Parts: sequence; C-alpha cells; structure tokens
Amino acid sequence: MTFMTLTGPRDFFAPLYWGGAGICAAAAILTNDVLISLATIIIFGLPHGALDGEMARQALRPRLGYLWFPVFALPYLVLVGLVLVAWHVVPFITLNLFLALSVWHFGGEMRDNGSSLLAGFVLGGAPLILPSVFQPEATAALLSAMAPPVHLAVPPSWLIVLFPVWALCASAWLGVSPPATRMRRLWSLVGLIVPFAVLPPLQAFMIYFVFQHAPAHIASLIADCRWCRLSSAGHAFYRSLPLTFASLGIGAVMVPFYAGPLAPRMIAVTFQLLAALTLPHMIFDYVIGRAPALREARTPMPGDFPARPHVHPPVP
Ligand SMILES: CC1=C(/C=C/C(C)=C/C=C/C(C)=C/C=O)C(C)(C)CCC1
Ligand SMILES: [Fe+2]
Repeated sequence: MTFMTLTGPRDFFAPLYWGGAGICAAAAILTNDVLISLATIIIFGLPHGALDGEMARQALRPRLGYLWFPVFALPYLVLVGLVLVAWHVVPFITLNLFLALSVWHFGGEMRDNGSSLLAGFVLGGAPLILPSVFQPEATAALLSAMAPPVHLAVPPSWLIVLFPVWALCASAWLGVSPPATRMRRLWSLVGLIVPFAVLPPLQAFMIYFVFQHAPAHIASLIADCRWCRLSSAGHAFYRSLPLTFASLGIGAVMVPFYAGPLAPRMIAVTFQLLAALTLPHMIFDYVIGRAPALREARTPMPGDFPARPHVHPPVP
C-alpha cells in the first residue's frame, strides 16, 4: 500500500521527487562538490534507462513466460560488458564513440515526436558542443577523467568544429518553425544554452540530464499507451527500481578496478557505466520500436498492478 500513497490519485510523487532532485542539484551547485553532482546524476537520471526491463517484460512475457528475463538480460549484459572492456582497451576511441552516440541519443529524446534530424542535432548536440566551446579546459578535464589514461588538454576537435554548424542549424531550426511553436523552441534552446554558459560543465550536465533528458524519456513512455504499466511518473519510478539497483550493483563492482583520487575515479565509473548502459539501451529502443511482434504482444499479465488509464473519460 506504500505504493498507493506514492502514486495514488493525490499524487505525492511529483513534489517528493522534484523536491529531492531540486535540493540535491542545489546542494551540488552550492558546494561545488563533484560527488554530489554525480550522486544527483545517478539517483535522478539513471532510472530513466532502467525502464528498459519493464518494457521488455511487457513485450516478451506474454510470449515467453519467465524466459523473458534471460532473453532480455543476457544480450543486454553482454553489451554492457563489451563497452566496459572497450573503455579499458581503447579508451580514446570509446570516448569519442560515446560522445557521438550521446549526441544521437540526446537528440532522439528531445525532438518532439520523431520530428526532423535538424531538431535532433540542435537539441542533442547542445549538451556536448556548448560546454566544449564555453568551458574547454574544464570539459577536457572531465572527459580525461572519464577515460583514463587519456589526457586531453582541449575537448575533441570535432565537437569544437561542430559549433558554427550547430549555431547555423539552431538558427535555421528557429527560422523554419511555425509561429505557434517558435516560442517553445526558443525556450528549449535558452534552457540548454543558459546552464552550459553559466555553470561548470558537470553541474550543467547534471541539470540537463536530471531536469530535461530523463523526464523527456519518462514522459514519452507515459504518453505511449503501449506501456500500460507506466501510466504515471510514480509508476515509472517504481518499475525502474529493480534495474536501477542492478546498475548500481554493477557500478559498485567496478569501483575497485579503478585507481586514483576519489573524484576522478567516480567520474570514470559513473560515465563509463552510463556509456555501457546507453549502448544496449539505444539498441533496445530501436528493436522495440521496429519489431512488429514485440509491438503487439502486450496483453495484461496476471499479478500486474492495475494501471491507471492513460486517457481519463470526460467527467459529466
Ligand atoms: C561528463 C560530461 C560530459 C559528457 C557527458 C556524456 C557524454 C553523458 C552521456 C550520457 C548518456 C548518453 C546518458 C543516457 O541516458 C560533458 C557534457 C561533455 C561535459 C560535462 C561533463
Ligand atoms: Fe537516456
């Protein structure tokens, strides 16, 4: 019944969650503490990716029974392991691939319902291109900490070279927008530019990840009536807990394999793990969106928590 108090009709979840996220983010900014920024990123950002397990369960369990879990988890874990090994074997290449995949991933999440590639590049490129241009040294230091023993004095040049292209694309994206959406687009750009212009890069990324990227992903799943058990943010958070804890477990196992002072070490663990989870997450997203068999196999299962309907009937 705790569940009901979290997600019931009087939804206590949103104020609790956003209050917690706001306090943690403010603490990270006010104390300038790397570890608090990382903790905020993990606690309030990681769960959005951990919903893959819930989607796989809904898609696969009606056809495979309990076998759904190994069918989903084994390839997923193999990919996680491969990415973690790649960080150690070819850190420079892995870092650059991760940055490029992140542009793609962030763009896909932020543009409204699968709109243009232009929108994807503008909205997905900003979180990586802007810190590289506005605060090159701090960004290079963070990227170096992410991929030891790589040492970068400046961010990867392709991110810098993309800046004028990005600025042109952003202007074009605003310019071609229908008047009704122009202000919304302008505000979404302001919301991206301001944090990366005024805050240190890790804190700006924290704001982006926790308050823009993760909520956009969760909102798109809630709006999608295929995922009947994800009908509110509270349900989504609850359903993300098992894989969130599993990911934290993987992170805990990783820590002893990394050397050096605590802050850079935790930066490496956090972002290498994020990269390792992002690759299977993106592949999963692609597969679940394309495979017709997976799209249709969504009958309610015994023992399911009765989800709130997505569309409420009009009150007479
Ligand atoms: C660490 C760090 C950066 C890169 C972060 C990346 C690349 C994160 C990717 C996360 C993903 C893909 C999550 C998926 O949900 C910046 C912004 C360059 C500068 C600030 C510090
Ligand atoms: Fe994501």
